[in-house]
Parts: sequence; structure tokens; C-alpha cells
Amino acid sequence: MFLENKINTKGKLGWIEVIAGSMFSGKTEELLRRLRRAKIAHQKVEIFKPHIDVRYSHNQVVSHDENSVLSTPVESSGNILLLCSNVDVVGVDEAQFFDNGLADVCSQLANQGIRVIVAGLDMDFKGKPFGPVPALMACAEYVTKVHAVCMQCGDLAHFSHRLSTDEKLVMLGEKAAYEPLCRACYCKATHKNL
Ligand SMILES: Nc1ncnc2c1ncn2[C@@H]1O[C@H](COP(=O)(O)OP(=O)(O)O)[C@@H](O)[C@H]1O
Ligand SMILES: Cc1cn([C@H]2C[C@H](O)[C@@H](COP(=O)(O)O)O2)c(=O)[nH]c1=O
Ligand SMILES: [Zn+2]
Repeated sequence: MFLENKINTKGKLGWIEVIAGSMFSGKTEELLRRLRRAKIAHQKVEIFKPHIDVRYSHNQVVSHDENSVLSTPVESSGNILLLCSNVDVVGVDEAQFFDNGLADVCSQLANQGIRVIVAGLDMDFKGKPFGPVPALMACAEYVTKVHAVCMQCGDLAHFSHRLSTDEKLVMLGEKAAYEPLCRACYCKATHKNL
């Protein structure tokens, strides 16, 4: 389990944590757990999500188990910088939907002494790196890869298999639209060779 350092000990800078994995792997729950602990420690926390993520709520980060926290929807990563004065911890969910400036924004926040915790899909439904998440994983001090349970065989899953033939990169949805699969079951489902 991830245990946090103390914020800003002896004038040190902040840092970046990334929580990445497939759909249903517990990214949002882990993000909410870390943010809850920061609030218990009386740290000032701000939470952001991309404005296009209206799946459960316009202004809340919500997990598949319906745990939630208020958040600010933003149109671009640059808005996060503008909205982060006097903050100890910044949380970002659904990072895959942000622009490629997100890694730079998170680095700037960390350089200002802020702890930045980012959650997002590392791969899209085709198994390709998704948006700014891979770059963030490269810049982060701490990367936690979480896994779902494969809906076909029960192994660890790290692919998000789309159940429709829709080819759009961005298609919001949950269980009716996607299933988490392990590598073997994903290859079988998408007719890729092992
Ligand atoms: N196939 C699955 N594997 C793991 N968890 C699942 C699965 N299907 C539903 N869940 C539920 O989803 C929860 C994780 O939700 P959430 O944190 O929102 O995931 P993520 O943000 O990674 O999509 C789990 O605690 C579990 O109750
Ligand atoms: C794989 C994949 C997913 N999406 C969408 C589907 C959901 O709305 C979110 C992921 O949410 P979660 O909190 O990780 O469950 O992303 C997409 O638009 N395109 C994709 O390829
Ligand atoms: Zn499987």
C-alpha cells in the first residue's frame, strides 16, 4: 500500500504520484483514499477532472462503487495551474482525457512544493498509450499500477476491452460498454496473436 511522505519537509519540493491501469482497476478509489488521508492531515486539497467526463456527475469524481468527492471540471490542463493557489495537494482524475500539457503542469505544481496525485487509463481500448498518462508516468516520482479482475477468466486484467465496434478514441461508458481483460483474454477477444 502506498504511504505518503510528509509534505514540504525542510523546504523540499513537492512530487508527482501516478495511479494507472485499466478500467475497474481501482484508480479512482485509490485516488480518493489518498486524498481523504491528506484531508485528515489538515492539508488543503483541490481536485480536478476533465470537463468532458460527465459519466456519473458534472462536478464530482465518482468511483464505480459510487464513492465520490467534489471536484472542479476544467477544459484544459492550463486551468489547473490558475486554480491552485495556496494548495498542499492536487488530485486529478481521468487524466487520459487531458491535453499533452498535463505533465508539464504537474511538474510546475510539484516544483512549487505541491503533492500531485494523478489517476488515469494508461491504455486505450486498442491497447495503445492513452493521452498524457504515459508521459506523466515517466515524470512521476511514484507510479502505482493497479489491476482489475479479468471478466473472462478471473486473472489480473490490465486491458480495457470495448464491447462495441465504435472506433472513436473517446467514448464514455462503464460495464455495458467495456470489460477489463487479461492479456490472453484480450488477445482472444480482439483476434490478436499471442
Ligand atoms: N472486473 C472488475 N475488477 C475489479 N473491480 C471491479 C470489477 N468490476 C467492478 N469492479 C468494482 O470497481 C471498483 C473500482 O472502481 P474504480 O476505483 O472507479 O475503478 P477505476 O477508476 O480504475 O475505473 C472495485 O472496487 C470493484 O468494486
Ligand atoms: C478504454 C477507453 C475508455 N474510455 C472511457 C470510458 C470511461 O468513461 C473512461 C474510463 O473511466 P474509468 O474511471 O477508468 O473506469 O474512459 C474511452 O473514452 N476510450 C477508451 O479507449
Ligand atoms: Zn483472462
